[in-house]
Amino acid sequence: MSNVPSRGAPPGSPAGPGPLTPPADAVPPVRHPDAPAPGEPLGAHYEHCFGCGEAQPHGLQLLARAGEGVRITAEFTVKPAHQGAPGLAHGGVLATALDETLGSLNWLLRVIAVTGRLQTEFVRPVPVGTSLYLEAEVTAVHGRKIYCTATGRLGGPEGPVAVRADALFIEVKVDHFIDNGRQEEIRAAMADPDQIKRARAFEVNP
Ligand SMILES: CCCCCCCCCC(=O)SCCNC(=O)CCNC(=O)[C@H](O)C(C)(C)COP(=O)(O)OP(=O)(O)OC[C@H]1O[C@@H](n2cnc3c(N)ncnc32)[C@H](O)[C@@H]1OP(=O)(O)O
Repeated sequence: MSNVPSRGAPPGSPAGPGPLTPPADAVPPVRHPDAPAPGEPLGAHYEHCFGCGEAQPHGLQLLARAGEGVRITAEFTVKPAHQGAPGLAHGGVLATALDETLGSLNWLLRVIAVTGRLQTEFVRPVPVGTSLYLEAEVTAVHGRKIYCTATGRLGGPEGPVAVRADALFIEVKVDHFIDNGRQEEIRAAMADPDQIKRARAFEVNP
């Protein structure tokens, strides 16, 4: 049996609010005053990131832009390397696109956070070559817990919804990465002035 304590209701238990429902005393999210302006591209938070890194040839190379309030839009084009079934995107790749878009919301809050929960709904198949248009927003904050939701549409903002997600991100310190990441990559990231600049944007001392 796992020694990791469960934070959700066990299977078969009566339906309750669940870990993705903000508690009654959660508060609305607050856009940081120094958040990028609406429409501004966010750029990659890490060049080797599978979701957004420009130096990751098989990754999604997802491009996110700040929206109004605590909202983000993003796009990525499904490549042959992203297939599950012939000509169709792998569900895990689509979950990655949702996760990356949801994680990018933290640029607007200026907090460092990691995914604790990600619940995905796959509504329509997504063919290779599709440009998936994603929108995400933070719905509530409770202490270190950030509740958010996202959709992905085929072809553009007016396209049919293909995927949806609800997620819970947990705020962490930069030490989360320093303590847990492989030393080789941590050392390289800390030697990179651009990476340090990105970390300073979150007012942390790498
Ligand atoms: C802005 C830059 C753009 C970034 C884009 C990145 C996109 C990609 C994002 C990712 O994919 S991140 C990688 C995937 N995620 C991880 O690797 C996280 C692995 N998990 C952990 O490291 C820890 O479990 C975690 C840091 C999430 C939580 O451990 P902690 O020891 O810090 O949490 P703690 O036990 O103190 O719990 C704090 C609160 O969160 C709650 N919580 C923590 N994990 C939870 C969980 N998994 N589900 C539900 N609730 C959770 C917990 O119940 C508690 O609630 P209360 O404050 O109300 O008591």
